[in-house]
Amino acid sequence: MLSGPSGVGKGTVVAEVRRRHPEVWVSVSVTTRKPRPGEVDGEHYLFVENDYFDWLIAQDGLLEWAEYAGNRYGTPVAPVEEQLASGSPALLEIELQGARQVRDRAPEAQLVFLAPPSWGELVSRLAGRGTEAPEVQSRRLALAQAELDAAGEFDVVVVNDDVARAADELVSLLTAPPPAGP
Ligand SMILES: Nc1ncnc2c1ncn2[C@@H]1O[C@H](COP(=O)(O)OP(=O)(O)OP(=O)(O)O)[C@@H](O)[C@H]1O
Ligand SMILES: Nc1nc2c(ncn2[C@@H]2O[C@H](COP(=O)(O)O)[C@@H](O)[C@H]2O)c(=O)[nH]1
Repeated sequence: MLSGPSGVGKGTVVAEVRRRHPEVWVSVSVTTRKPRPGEVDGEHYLFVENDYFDWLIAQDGLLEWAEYAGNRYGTPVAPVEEQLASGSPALLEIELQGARQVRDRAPEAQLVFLAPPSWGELVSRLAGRGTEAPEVQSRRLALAQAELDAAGEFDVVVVNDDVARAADELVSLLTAPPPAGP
């Protein structure tokens, strides 16, 4: 499971992992956020209305979910269970509250935190992406501060100073054997 502040490059690193290793399975989240230009329903997210999100929660259809910067995001549980039952790992790209829920529900999950090389670089990546208005960027950066403070809760911290190197590190974590038991 990959987490980290908005704009650190989670989506970019996961896309690089998939470019090199198309066999890596990545969960497609549901969200009540509106699509950005270029985002494809069913590929980047399942874009849903609030009522449908409520219904998914009521059905216990989400492994975890959270409200983040005014929208809701969640991981559909059935595809993840199916993937894990096949014996292969599932990669989830989610924010901090969801990561904590996954840790409580599946303590064996590996929690990876993607960190920026510096605060200034994070600010400039989020602004440079150009997908959020300045007030939304500020809202996300306020949350980013708390997310960076929580990096110590994760099993591994990967610094995204270089996309190719960070993708390599993520792939080796995905393919690493589980630690030996007691
Ligand atoms: N290692 C890097 N060096 C320089 N720029 C990068 C790097 N990784 C990502 N970026 C750029 O930073 C911006 C944010 O990346 P991305 O959208 O992948 O972040 P994210 O963590 O998925 O954000 P969010 O949580 O908001 O969806 C993009 O413009 C991307 O091209
Ligand atoms: N708890 C969850 N967080 C998720 C999920 N899918 C994505 N995310 C995280 O939300 C923020 C904002 O995403 P954006 O696409 O609007 O920039 C980011 O940190 C994502 O990683 C999810 O299923 N659950």
